[in-house]
Amino acid sequence: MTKPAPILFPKDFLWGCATSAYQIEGSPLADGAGPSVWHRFSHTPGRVQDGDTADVTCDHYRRWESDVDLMHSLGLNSYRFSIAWGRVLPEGTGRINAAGLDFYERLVDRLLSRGIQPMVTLFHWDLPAALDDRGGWLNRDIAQWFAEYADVMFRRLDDRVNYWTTLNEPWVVADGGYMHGVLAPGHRNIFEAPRAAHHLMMAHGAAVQAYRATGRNKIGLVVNIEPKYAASQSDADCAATRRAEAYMNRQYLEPALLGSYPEELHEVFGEAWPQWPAADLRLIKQPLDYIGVNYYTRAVVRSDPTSWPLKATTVKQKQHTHMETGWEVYPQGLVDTLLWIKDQYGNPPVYITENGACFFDPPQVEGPVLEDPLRVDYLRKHITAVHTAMQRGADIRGYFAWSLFDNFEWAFGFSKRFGIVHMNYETLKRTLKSSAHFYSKVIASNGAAL
Ligand SMILES: N#[N+]C[C@@H]1[C@@H](O)[C@H](O)[C@@H](O)[C@@H]2O[C@H]12
Repeated sequence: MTKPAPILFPKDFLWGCATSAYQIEGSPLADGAGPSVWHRFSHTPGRVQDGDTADVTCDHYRRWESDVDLMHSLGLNSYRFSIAWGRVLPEGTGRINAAGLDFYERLVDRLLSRGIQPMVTLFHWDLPAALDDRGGWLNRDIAQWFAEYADVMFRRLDDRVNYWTTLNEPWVVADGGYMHGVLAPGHRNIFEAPRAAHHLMMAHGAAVQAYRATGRNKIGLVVNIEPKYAASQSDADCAATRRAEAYMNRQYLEPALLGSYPEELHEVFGEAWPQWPAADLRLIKQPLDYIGVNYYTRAVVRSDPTSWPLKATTVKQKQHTHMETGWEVYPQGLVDTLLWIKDQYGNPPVYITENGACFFDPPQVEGPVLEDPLRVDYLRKHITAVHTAMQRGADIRGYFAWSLFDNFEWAFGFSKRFGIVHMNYETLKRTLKSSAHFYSKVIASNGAAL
């Protein structure tokens, strides 16, 4: 029997890891930085599991040089990270904090010196608290505040950063921060959620517009996509699935790519859904160089009239492995997602900007490597899924594992470990897991090691 041909990715395929500022840096107020809504939220009793905060977390703000060397040792050719807006503009607008800008400039220069392409996210949830005091994502002016901040970063770093991202997962900010109140800034208001979502997208559009005035490289939007599968073919379950898909997967992609919102959102939000001015949608729909897709899992959906606001709920799939977050391991969902984007939105260039899993990693035992076979299996199956979608015509340009390190997992605190490198939060010792060695071999062989 002939062996299957080895999986091979294009020679210019980006292989990276992803992180975010608040989750790995620590020192949130160092060197003139202004606090973020996440600094406030994590210091509010009861908001984060075990009372954890990211005051130290991975201490990347002080260990960035050796961390870049670790990335280089793994063979990464790219690294996705975010800028803490409040380090650069402590009040969110106006005064620039030179020390904050310098930190990110030094990080970019070291990455480039190690042959690692930076992919820079401008907003990964850590809004300056000073802007939240002015209404934050509920204030339409935030589109210009964000464009002003973005322009500062473009002018400083566009000569070295080839890949920019405006927002990371706007759905999580609107749903977690304004609809359900489980993430910063902790609001629970169905009238606020669509406005925050819309203003996030207006900010995205304003930043892309600002970039086109001076930028010479690529800029995109990162969305989380969780494909929805109807639990049955009943009208009720199919309608519930369409609502869930519109609310999470289309509410951000479609204004950005098509300049319109899915009709189902009127039903989801009811009287809370505003009539948006056409000029807003024209601002949001700016030409993009790529879409970043964060994929973790899927959802099987059934109708549930008691569920708010979607009247839909997910059905646990007991036949598959689940992560510590309760998410099903379902690599076929990544194939389906990538082909859905290809077919529905004209096959835009796509980067898998986050993909990874949190399993119970055994307490750290002394030794060069920590065994994490479930994560190795997850990465193998999902990177293979990316290749399958590419063979079927999807235009995928890169893959970023979430995450380089175990880190501060938002409201879960440090209880969930997504890293391919283990973090000992007492000693801050970094220990490679077997998933790091596996991923390193996949990169070195450009996929053949899968
Ligand atoms: N939960 N979880 C893991 C991961 C989170 O740590 C990232 O910050 C988000 O961009 C996205 O939600 C995914």
